Amino acid sequence: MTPAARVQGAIEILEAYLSGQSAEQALSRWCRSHRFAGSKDRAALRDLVFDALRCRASYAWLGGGLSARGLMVGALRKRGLAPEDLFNGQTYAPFPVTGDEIAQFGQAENMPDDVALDMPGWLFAQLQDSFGEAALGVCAALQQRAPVDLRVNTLKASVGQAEEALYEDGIATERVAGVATALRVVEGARSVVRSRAFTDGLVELQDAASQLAVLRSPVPHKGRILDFCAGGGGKALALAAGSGGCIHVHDANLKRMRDLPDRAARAGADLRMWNRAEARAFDLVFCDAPCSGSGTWRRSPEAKWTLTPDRLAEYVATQRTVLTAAAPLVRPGGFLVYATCSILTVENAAQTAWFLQAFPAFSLLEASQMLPENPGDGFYFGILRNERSTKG
Ligand SMILES: C[S@@+](CC[C@H](N)C(=O)[O-])C[C@H]1O[C@@H](n2cnc3c(N)ncnc32)[C@H](O)[C@@H]1O
Repeated sequence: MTPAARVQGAIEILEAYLSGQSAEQALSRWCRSHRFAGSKDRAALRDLVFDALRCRASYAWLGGGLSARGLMVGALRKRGLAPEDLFNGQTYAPFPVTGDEIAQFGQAENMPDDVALDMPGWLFAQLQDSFGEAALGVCAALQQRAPVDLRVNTLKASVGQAEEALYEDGIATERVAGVATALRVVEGARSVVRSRAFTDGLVELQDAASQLAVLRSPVPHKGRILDFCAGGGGKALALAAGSGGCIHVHDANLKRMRDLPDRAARAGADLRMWNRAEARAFDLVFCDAPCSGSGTWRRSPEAKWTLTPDRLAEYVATQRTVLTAAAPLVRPGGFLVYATCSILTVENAAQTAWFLQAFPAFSLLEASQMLPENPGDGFYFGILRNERSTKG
């Protein structure tokens, strides 16, 4: 496909997205009905579409409105390119921009900050309250593509062995400073899931910030550990590698854990469903709570535009439900780790503060708000200890 034909393809996919399909659905339907698009074309289309979702507001501003054509015109104008070079009406290319469209183009110098940074206004205000000037860098980071990070499964391989195995399959990686288990893919990302290193369980796909949260958690060797919001099991598998023993798993939604047996088998990890009837408390309860996902909006940019204040309030309420249920499961002297992949204070530091008031037996040992790009997605964790005495 020519560059202009790819832009036309992206317009058609974005039209489907704007009429209600998810971007993934729109992309895969388009590719199924356009078999001539090869793997490089599909990758290029994905990049065009997801860049447009990350930069939806600024592209729409520059391109004259929130339409599929407007987004693609805006994408070109943002890169300093003349839209008419690709919107030229040639075979498979978009038809030329009209005078009416040009009249709607916004100018970069008049763009409000929240539009320029592609952050809904109400969230931009919250980020500014939390991070001051640094909020600009946070929003700018969320406009970029995310890297592909891998966690070396130390139950099966050393970091060096995993690097070598990946390299044999054409995947080049670099280490991530400060995150001992993390490898960042610099070449061959699309081959990862077919590689021997992946199918043999030497590596898992996991962002570096998630890995760091587990590495910094007090994971006792072969201790009694519960992953209370296990979902697809990313943290449970990392906890298993850290502890070398069994990890009990739980999730309010059983279906979210359906891939866990296969993933555990591949990783050589011992995961067991938690039996609620069993009264014994845990050394560590890890709560990777449901959240806005705002730290991961580079990967799932649609969510940036669909989050509402009401939905955020629902997440906050669910997080308190999770914490309230998890706290009594921690043995005296044991730990509770509260984690989210969010950058919003209301879901993070404010929730930890609420928890400390509601459960005064706990103290906060460490809290960390990681921001996008440092070292990976935005991610928060708070490490809390149950100070109740075993004698008491
Ligand atoms: C952020 S996801 C977990 C991701 C998972 N830990 C991983 O690393 O792949 C949050 C999970 O919490 C679960 N959840 C929601 N409400 C819950 C509750 N009240 N108790 C336990 N789990 C809950 C959701 O079903 C969801 O799977």
